[in-house]
Amino acid sequence: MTKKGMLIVLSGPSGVGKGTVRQAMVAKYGQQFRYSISMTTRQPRPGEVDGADYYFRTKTEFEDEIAQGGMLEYAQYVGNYYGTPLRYVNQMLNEGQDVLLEIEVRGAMQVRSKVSDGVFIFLTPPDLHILQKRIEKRGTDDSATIAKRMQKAREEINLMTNYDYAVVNDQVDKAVDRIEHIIASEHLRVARVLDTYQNMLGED
Ligand SMILES: Nc1nc2c(ncn2[C@@H]2O[C@H](COP(=O)(O)OP(=O)(O)O)[C@@H](O)[C@H]2O)c(=O)[nH]1
Ligand SMILES: Nc1ncnc2c1ncn2[C@@H]1O[C@H](COP(=O)(O)OP(=O)(O)O)[C@@H](O)[C@H]1O
Repeated sequence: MTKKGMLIVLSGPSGVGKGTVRQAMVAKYGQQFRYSISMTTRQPRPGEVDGADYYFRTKTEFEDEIAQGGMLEYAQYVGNYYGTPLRYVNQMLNEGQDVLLEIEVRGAMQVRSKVSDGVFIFLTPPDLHILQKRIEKRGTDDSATIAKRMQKAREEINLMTNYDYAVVNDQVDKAVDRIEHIIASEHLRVARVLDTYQNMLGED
């Protein structure tokens, strides 16, 4: 039987750099895991491609998918649905491939309650002042919205204790290295448990 792959969930507050770190992980060692492309009802941005960046769907299509049990998790974020299609994740894990999800915190909590053996990584800003600077730098929000996002970020940071690991995103390449080490040591840990189990049963 093929050993199942590992589910890696990368999450954290809005604006911390999840998308940036995920892209850097894919660029650096993307052949070692499968990135699960999310489904969303938000409009594609210039240059984004359906089926590569996201599966872009209408609200009705998304809600049909939910009704059919096709989503591992989903959440509404700034007025749109975002979610993880279940089939691809299951298929890859069953083939022994690791799967990476990059999702916001409420979705990650849903996965936590469904998948007992995933690795849950919370990306944190070095401090809240720096988080605010990053949100401002994106340039999409006015000052009232930025204040709301910061309040939401505080609430999201309170969920950190539900995770297995916290990784500081001070510099993107350092955060990527830390995550790489976490994944490698999780693999070793699982391999050790399996070895012990097989030794006990006298199998090779
Ligand atoms: N729950 C959940 N969140 C997702 C999923 N895909 C993306 N997100 C999150 O949705 C948020 C908005 O993503 P996006 O519209 O691409 O804008 P961004 O703020 O530039 O990353 C980010 O926090 C993503 O991490 C998903 O499948 N499920
Ligand atoms: N380590 C970092 N140092 C400085 N800026 C960063 C870092 N990581 C991300 N950023 C910047 O912060 C902003 C938010 O990043 P993004 O990946 O969109 O966050 P999220 O996906 O968590 O909402 C972007 O402008 C991005 O370029």
